Amino acid sequence: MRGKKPLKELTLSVPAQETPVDKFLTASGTFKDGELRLNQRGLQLISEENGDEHQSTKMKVEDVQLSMDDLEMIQVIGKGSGGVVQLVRHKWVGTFYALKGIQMNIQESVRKQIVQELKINQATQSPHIVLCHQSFYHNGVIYLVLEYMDRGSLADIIKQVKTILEPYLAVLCKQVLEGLLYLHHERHVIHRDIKPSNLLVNHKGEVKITDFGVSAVLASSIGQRDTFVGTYNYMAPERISGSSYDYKSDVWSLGLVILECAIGRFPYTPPEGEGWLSFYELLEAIVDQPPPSAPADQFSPEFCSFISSCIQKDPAERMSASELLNHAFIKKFEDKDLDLRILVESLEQPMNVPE
Ligand SMILES: Nc1ncnc2c1ncn2[C@@H]1O[C@H](COP(=O)(O)OP(=O)(O)OP(=O)(O)O)[C@@H](O)[C@H]1O
Repeated sequence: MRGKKPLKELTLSVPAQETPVDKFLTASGTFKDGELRLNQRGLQLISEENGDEHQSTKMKVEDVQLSMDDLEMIQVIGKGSGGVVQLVRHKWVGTFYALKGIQMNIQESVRKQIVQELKINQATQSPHIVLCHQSFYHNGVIYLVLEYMDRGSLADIIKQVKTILEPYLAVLCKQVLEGLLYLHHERHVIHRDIKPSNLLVNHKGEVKITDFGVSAVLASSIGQRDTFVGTYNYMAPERISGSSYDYKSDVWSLGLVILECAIGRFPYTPPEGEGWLSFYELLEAIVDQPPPSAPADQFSPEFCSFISSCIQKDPAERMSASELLNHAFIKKFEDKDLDLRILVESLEQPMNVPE
C-alpha cells in the first residue's frame, strides 16, 4: 500500500562544501565573481580588457535609481526555499516592488550558478518574464528588486478557484509559451523550474515567468544550508533519470501545470482515498509509467491533444514552445478577444496594497 507522505514536502539532503569568504567578498563588502560586482549600490560588470566599469544595463531601464535606503518594507508576501519575498514601496516615487532576499551561501558551485543567473536576469527583457529592476548584495544577502505581480502566483490562484476553464487556460498558456520562447530562443536558457508558484499574475491579466534558474540554484542549497529543498513534481523524466535534457524539459513541466489547473489536482496524485505517492513512488511513476493525460470525456480534443503534445516522455516526441504556440488549442481561442482580467478580477487579491 502507498505511503502517506504529502507530495509537497519532498526533500533530499546533500552535503555542503564551504569556500573561504575572502574568495568572493572584498574587504568593503562587495560580492565579486569574475567581471561581476554586487554591493549596496547595485550590480556592475567590469570589462576584463580595459578595467572599465560599466553600470548594469538593467539599471538604465529605470528612470529611478533604486537603493535599499529608498525602499520601505510593507509586508512579507511569500516564502520560498531561498528566502523571503517582501512587498516594498519606493519611498519617494511610490512604486511597489517585490523584494526577494536570497541568503548567500559560500558553497562555490552554488555561488557560480547564482552569478550566472544574476547575469541572465539582468539581460532579460520580455513582457512575459518578471522584470528584475536591480540587485544588491548587503550583509550576506543578495536582494532582487522584482516587478510586483499583484495577483500572486498561479499556485495562489488555483488554491482559490480549484480549476480554470479551457478558454482561460489557452490565454494563460499562450503567455507562458511566449515567455518560454523568449528564454529558449533568445536567451538560450532552460528555466528548469516551471511550476505554479513560478508563474505570476497581475491585475492586468498578464502572466509572467519568474525565478528562471535562480530558484533551481536556490533549491540546490542556499536556503537551508545543508539541505536540498525543492520539488521534483514537475520535473521531466529525462531529468529525473539523469539523462541529458534540453529546452523541452520546460515543456513537460508546463504541460503538467496546465493539466493540474484543468483537473484541479496534481496529475500524479492517486485517486481519492488511496493516500499520497511517496517520494520514490512519484519519481518511479514519472519515469516508468505512461504519462498522465486529460480525460477525453471532460475536455475538448484540442486540449487533450495539447496536453499530450507537452507530456510526452520522450523529449523528441514533445513539441517545442514555438510549435505549441501554433497548436490548435492555442489558435482556437486566439481571436476570441478573451481577457484574463475577467478571471483575476473575480479573485481575492493576495495582498491588499495600501492606497
Ligand atoms: N515578483 C513578485 N510579485 C509578487 N509576488 C511574488 C513575486 N515573487 C514571488 N512572489 C511570491 O512569493 C512567493 C515565494 O516566491 P519564491 O520565488 O521565493 O519561492 P517559490 O517559487 O514559491 O518556491 P521555491 O523557492 O521553492 O522555488 C511566490 O510563490 C509568490 O507568491
